[in-house]
Amino acid sequence: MPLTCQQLLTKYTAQWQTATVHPFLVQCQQGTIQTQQFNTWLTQDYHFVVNFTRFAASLIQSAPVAHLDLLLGGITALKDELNWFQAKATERHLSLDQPLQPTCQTYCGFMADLAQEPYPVKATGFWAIELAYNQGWQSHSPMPAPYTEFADRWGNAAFTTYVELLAQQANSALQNADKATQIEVEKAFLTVATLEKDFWQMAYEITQPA
Ligand SMILES: Cc1ncc(C[n+]2csc(CCO)c2C)c(N)n1
Repeated sequence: MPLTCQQLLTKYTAQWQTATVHPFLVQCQQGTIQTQQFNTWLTQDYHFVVNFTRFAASLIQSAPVAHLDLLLGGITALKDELNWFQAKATERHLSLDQPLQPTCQTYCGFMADLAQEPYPVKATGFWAIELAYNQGWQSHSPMPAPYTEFADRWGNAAFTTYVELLAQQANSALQNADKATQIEVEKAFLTVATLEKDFWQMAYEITQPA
């Protein structure tokens, strides 16, 4: 029986919940998040997206031709995303030239390791990372200013559709995955769930320099 993305979500509902429901998102929705905490998340997430872009390049290197159209669209979105993070940092007078915090570093290291895995593991990990933001921001929407655009950016219907198409591609890659690869896929999914939870939590542990 091939493994599917839906099966992962069903089997590990509790773990996935910790990735997508967190006080950070609740406080953004309530407008009570401290600016310093939000800024910490913002600057670290910029670095995360830079490393995610390199992971996306590795996914493209392994992908079958039929999967390139969607993934190349994703690369275009990443170009826009990186520029947008830079614009948000400028608006908030934040320097992006900051060291990676340990949690961010761990997550980026995990993506670098994932790049060495077989395509089904990479494709499922890539989907899970995007889904975490899609569900996390969507389920805490709408958000008040100045967080509205953040919730809309990752909670919008077009992004949901993109993530669903990523799941379809991961599922097609999983169809021929052997048992050993399936085990790696499950491990990667659970690691994404843990690291997403840790990433939200990081905002509370670090003080953003003024
Ligand atoms: C910790 C963390 N996890 C997931 C994402 C999701 N994500 C990664 S790149 C990107 C742009 C669109 O492809 C999005 C939404 C994130 N930003 N930060």
